[in-house]
Amino acid sequence: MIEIDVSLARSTGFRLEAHFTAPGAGVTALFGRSGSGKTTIIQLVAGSVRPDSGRIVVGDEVFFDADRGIDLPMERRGTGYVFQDARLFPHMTVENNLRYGERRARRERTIRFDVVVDMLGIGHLLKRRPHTLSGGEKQRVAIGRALLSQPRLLLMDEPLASLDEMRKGEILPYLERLRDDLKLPILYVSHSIEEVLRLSDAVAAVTDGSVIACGPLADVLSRPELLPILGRFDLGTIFDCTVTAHDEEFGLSTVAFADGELRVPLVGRPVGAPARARIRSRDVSLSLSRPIDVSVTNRLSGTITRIIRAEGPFSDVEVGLAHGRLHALVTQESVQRLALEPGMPVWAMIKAVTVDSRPAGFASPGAEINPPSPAPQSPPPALRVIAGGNRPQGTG
Ligand SMILES: Nc1ncnc2c1ncn2[C@@H]1O[C@H](COP(=O)(O)OP(=O)(O)OP(=O)(O)O)[C@@H](O)[C@H]1O
Repeated sequence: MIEIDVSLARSTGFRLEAHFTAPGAGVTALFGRSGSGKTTIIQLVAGSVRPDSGRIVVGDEVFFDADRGIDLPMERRGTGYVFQDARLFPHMTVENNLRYGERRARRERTIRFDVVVDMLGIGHLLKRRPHTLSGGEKQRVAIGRALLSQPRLLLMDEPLASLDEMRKGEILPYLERLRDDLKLPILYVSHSIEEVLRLSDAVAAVTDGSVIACGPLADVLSRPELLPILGRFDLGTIFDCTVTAHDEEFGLSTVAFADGELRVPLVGRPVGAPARARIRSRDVSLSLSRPIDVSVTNRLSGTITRIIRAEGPFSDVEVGLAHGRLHALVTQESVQRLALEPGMPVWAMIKAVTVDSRPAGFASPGAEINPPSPAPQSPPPALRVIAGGNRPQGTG
């Protein structure tokens, strides 16, 4: 468990109030807009910035406790830090950069040099100097150096931010591999919803110096409080699913989740594979009666649990399903016209035509690893199925 319960006032007038607990395993994304305070939070954990008050505890180690006068020096905290830019030593070879990380280790060596080199696919780069590497290669070396310092916790501050889309796509599978193979807790700063969806298990949403929500990814990303961060067109619900069937004739797959099944454009994953489905609130409409003559394939019945006024003419209507819940973004005019209110049974219609799939993404630990087949082209994604488990090709 990672317990962060701190306050800090900066000379610039910025105030941070971070009071949340993150799981002691997996990737927790610190997600929020630029300037919201994400980096400050990981600096506080690393020990490069000191809180005014509060406590920071990682596992059984107290990093900081203002009341007890504890402020563990940075080098004794055992955190690995990966910055936006790689910050490699330019005069050292890749191998020596990695060995430097290894020498900094203060804990028992459980993460081995050859394992890291292989996992990050950097074996062929060992004799090279940083200026001869691509941005993605540099970042992989920087990650390797951080890992070899044997951290108890890895702090990653937008490690992909300086890379173009292609390089990001290249490096993401390595991050997935690191997440799945090493079981090291990671605090991962990002303002990219795509990255968060693909990598994280839990999310702490940061806005204006406050952590406004923290919990499992699917839970946090559906909360209307995230509207200021996500914007109304990205707010949505995420379901963990299993691929249950493919229908080649119609180019559709079926994915099952706790509340039923969804028909989605062909997912490039085998039957039985895990997937994450995302339904954007803007792509859900509501009906008071069972929809019959409509083109929308995916319909789920539920009961309205709450209605929150969103920005502009919209309201966020939360629909409780048997197990989970779904959000629909509807106009306030519709809320009035249909006299929607909590407790009312409704049918949620999810526009299947805007379903999309991705060839790579979330892998649950232990999931079967298979190369994905090409994903079908489809219109902008609404229900995004992120299929699980592709592996990078190690080149080392
Ligand atoms: N050393 C500092 N002294 C004073 N104010 C600072 C300092 N570092 C950052 N700030 C301020 O603290 C606020 C939060 O900055 P922080 O870097 O934590 O945000 P962030 O969410 O990580 O943003 P980004 O995504 O742009 O990196 C900003 O208003 C910033 O100007």
